[in-house]
Amino acid sequence: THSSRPQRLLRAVQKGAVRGDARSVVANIDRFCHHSEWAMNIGDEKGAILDSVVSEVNPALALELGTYCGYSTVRIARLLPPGGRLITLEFNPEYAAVARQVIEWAGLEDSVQLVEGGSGDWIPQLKEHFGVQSFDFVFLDHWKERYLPDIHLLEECELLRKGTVVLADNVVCPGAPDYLAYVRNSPAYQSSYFQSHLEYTKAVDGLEKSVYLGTTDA
Ligand SMILES: O=C(c1ccccc1)c1ccc(O)c(O)c1[N+](=O)[O-]
Ligand SMILES: [Mg+2]
Repeated sequence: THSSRPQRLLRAVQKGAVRGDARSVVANIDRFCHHSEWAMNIGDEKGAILDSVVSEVNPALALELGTYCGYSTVRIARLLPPGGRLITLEFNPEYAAVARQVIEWAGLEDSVQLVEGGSGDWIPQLKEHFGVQSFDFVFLDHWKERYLPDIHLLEECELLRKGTVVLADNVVCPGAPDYLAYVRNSPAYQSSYFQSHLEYTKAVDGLEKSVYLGTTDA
């Protein structure tokens, strides 16, 4: 039986990274993806933009949609303030199993809650299950056609507050055109674009940062 790409990525972390050292976990995944196999982590170039936005927001409570192998989970969690928490949702059980081990290798399991299941099912349950009021920071990196329905769901469930920062990966490649049109035209968001490249390639891609301004009704 052959291993999967996420399992080979995990083995590269366990072989090359220092336990408890989040920076070395990130560096070893990037090395694996640059030199062995491409994988759909946000990567080093867009990851630096993610880091700067997370550091600026300094979120006490963050949400990530689309964990995959836990690369951006580790990048975000290592920058949280003391007591800060990150909830990350992953639909694919095999990805979730690998991500748990990557997050543990980085020593960040105490500040990360990985939830297995679909974002459409779980977003309406976050308040009652995790005692969440609203998120300070949201990172969208799951199936691109879920970006728009899930931002609407987050609004409807009142999980965003005035000033919540929503950062979306891959708005150019593979692309999320309906999501982009929404956040760029809605009066409820102040949106800005950070041009970059698709992870580990020369293809153009970018991140969209959208600050939620709240609704107009009283
Ligand atoms: O959709 C893909 C994709 C499509 C086709 C083949 C491989 C990946 C993808 C590509 C780059 C990403 O950063 C990313 O987050 C994703 N994704 O699946 O969420
Ligand atoms: Mg992505």
